[in-house]
Amino acid sequence: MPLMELYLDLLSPPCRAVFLFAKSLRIPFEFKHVELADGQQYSEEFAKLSIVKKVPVLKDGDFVLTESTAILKFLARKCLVADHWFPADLRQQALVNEYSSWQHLNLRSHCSKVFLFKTLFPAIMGSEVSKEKMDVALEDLRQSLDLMEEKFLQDKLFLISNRISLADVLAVVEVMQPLAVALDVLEGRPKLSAWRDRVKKELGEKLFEEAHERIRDSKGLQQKMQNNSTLEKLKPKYEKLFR
Ligand SMILES: N[C@@H](CCC(=O)N[C@@H](CS)C(=O)NCC(=O)O)C(=O)O
Repeated sequence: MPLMELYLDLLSPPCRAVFLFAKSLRIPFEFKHVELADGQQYSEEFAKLSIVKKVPVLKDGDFVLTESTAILKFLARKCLVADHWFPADLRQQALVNEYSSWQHLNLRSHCSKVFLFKTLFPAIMGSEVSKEKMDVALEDLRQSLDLMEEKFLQDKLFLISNRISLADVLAVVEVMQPLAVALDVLEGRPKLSAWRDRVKKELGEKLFEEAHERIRDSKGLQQKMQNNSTLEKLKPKYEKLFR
């Protein structure tokens, strides 16, 4: 049986979620690096795999799957991981699904925006982002973090129960992304900071650091983005987001 393939760039939070889960649970896979900053997602070869032109992508034989949440759930079922990751219990499983549906337009969207305003915005728009725009993005992010704490975490150890689940993996990589631009979004939030430390420990601290190495080099990243022909391809999409 050939190894599963995971197409990833660890700069991307959804890719890190898939990578951390697979590595932490010792799920065998072949790492296929897709360099987003070089536009490899737009290559003809990658389009044959996924016309979505985004990572992560999983390839298991002739089965191809996109979307980090679907990939994580597929891996949890296929590899028969411990139940707490994606519980069989109807209600507990529904809570993981609730979180993974919520986070796309909330925590993920808001953490990404703050990160992109500091990294891609100047390269695409030709100026630093205005304070007004940044303040709105930070306010949206504040509201998402409030909900994460009050609706999901509450007084539990993890977002769904007192055991770690896929929801925690999806969330932790998002709150790490703004660290690339020296912004710790959990500063002044002791409950969420303690939660992040617990998730890190459960996944393995060394592995966690390894997965986040790329986002720690924010200077290198900014330079790469500014000198890159891929910018022309990204422009139409991001101009809409930045307006
Ligand atoms: N909803 C998707 C999001 C995937 C996604 O947005 N991937 C980004 C990296 S974070 C990407 O590949 N972007 C390439 C592009 O837009 O050109 C998931 O959760 O997997």
